[in-house]
Amino acid sequence: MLSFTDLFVTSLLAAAGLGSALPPRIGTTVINQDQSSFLNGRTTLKQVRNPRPHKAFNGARATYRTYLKHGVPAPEYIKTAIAHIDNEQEEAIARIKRDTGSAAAVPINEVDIAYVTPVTVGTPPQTLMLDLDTGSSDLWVFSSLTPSSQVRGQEIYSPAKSSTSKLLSGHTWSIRYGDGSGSRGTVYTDNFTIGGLEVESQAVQTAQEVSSSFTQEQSLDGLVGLGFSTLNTVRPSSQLTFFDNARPKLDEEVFTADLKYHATGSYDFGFIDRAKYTGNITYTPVQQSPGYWTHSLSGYAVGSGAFQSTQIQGISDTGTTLLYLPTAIVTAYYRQVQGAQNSQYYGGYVFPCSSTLPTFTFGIEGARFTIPASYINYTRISPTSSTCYGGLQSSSGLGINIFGDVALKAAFVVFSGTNPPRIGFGTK
Ligand SMILES: C[C@@H](SC(=N)N)c1ccc(Cl)cc1
Ligand SMILES: C[C@@H](SC(=N)N)c1ccc(Cl)cc1
Repeated sequence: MLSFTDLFVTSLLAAAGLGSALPPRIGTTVINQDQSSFLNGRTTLKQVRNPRPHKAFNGARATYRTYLKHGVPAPEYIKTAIAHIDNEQEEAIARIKRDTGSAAAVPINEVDIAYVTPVTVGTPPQTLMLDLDTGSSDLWVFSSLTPSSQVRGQEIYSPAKSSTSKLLSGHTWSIRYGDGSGSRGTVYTDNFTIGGLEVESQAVQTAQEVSSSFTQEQSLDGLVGLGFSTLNTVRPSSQLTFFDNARPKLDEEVFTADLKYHATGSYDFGFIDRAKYTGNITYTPVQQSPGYWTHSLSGYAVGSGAFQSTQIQGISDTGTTLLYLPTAIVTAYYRQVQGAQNSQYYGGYVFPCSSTLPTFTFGIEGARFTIPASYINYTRISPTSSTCYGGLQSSSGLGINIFGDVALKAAFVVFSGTNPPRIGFGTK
């Protein structure tokens, strides 16, 4: 159980870095625009090369056509050769762009302070529960190198027990989150799987030291950073995230987050599950520097109040618990709550637990997403207290607006690694 100080100051900082690799594009069938032109009854056809043939050249088929052209019956073996080549080409393409993955997102306590997902590392597979975090880009785990005094119930990864682990010699990492939590250590590469999707030789950062808030959180065995690889802290050479490594084999270059209030949701890789949202996904551009999923909201509304159209730039961050917005918006919200106050003592907006809270609506382009009041009545200050702490807090101390789990669990979110990247929200 995270201490209450962790609760109040859940802001996290991830160090910046640079450089991410984009996967090669697989040729797709291109329907060429008709290059022909008509001029007073005469037709001119311009020849254009099919820029990206869907399939490679099939020599046997060309030979077959030559026989036909010269009126000579083609020998039987040519026809079977055509099928052999076609099959091998189909299998090759299928093999390249076929993978997807789907895994559970389980809240680690009764107030959804963070969500963990089962992953496997190494051979034979070692299962750990990791926090998939779009606000950072280090994949690190409690390990056999973590001092036992700092391990309290977590599962650990032991590279020595994996036949496929390799030390990335001379490489170290160190990450510091804004709430004071942090960790550091060395790096191995090993097979890494989430929801059936495997990446061979994924950089797995083994903790040699973790801060107390991680030691205290026994149901969290580490993090999977799903921010842009530019944020990775491994030195001397930074490492790619699981998503960047998996992208070339994914049917679609996306992963989705379907986080739920006090319930298990899911993360999917490589596909958008139509059953998880209604209507359409509304997309908005992402600015990927310095490495967060940075985008704008198109405005907000408090309860049944009028929608205020105003661009609010921030980051969609599955690794941060609450929703942090500019003070002006937050005070407008709590003005509607009897007995609410911005408490120095408790480090944020608190109110009587019996208060009736309004909903909070945010815009993505023209679409609107409403956060139920229950999500914002976040938690009691202490189990016996009648004072409650808000799920909407001011971002003024952070220097960045953070659309954390309180907001994200009100939508189905598509993190699209296309070029340029974009983020999409669907109603659920
Ligand atoms: C993106 C998160 S850190 C994380 N999700 N691992 C963040 C960054 C900066 C501040 Cl000030 C507070 C929180
Ligand atoms: C990645 C950040 S997010 C957060 N502080 N809510 C994190 C998660 C779990 C622990 Cl125990 C410590 C820090």
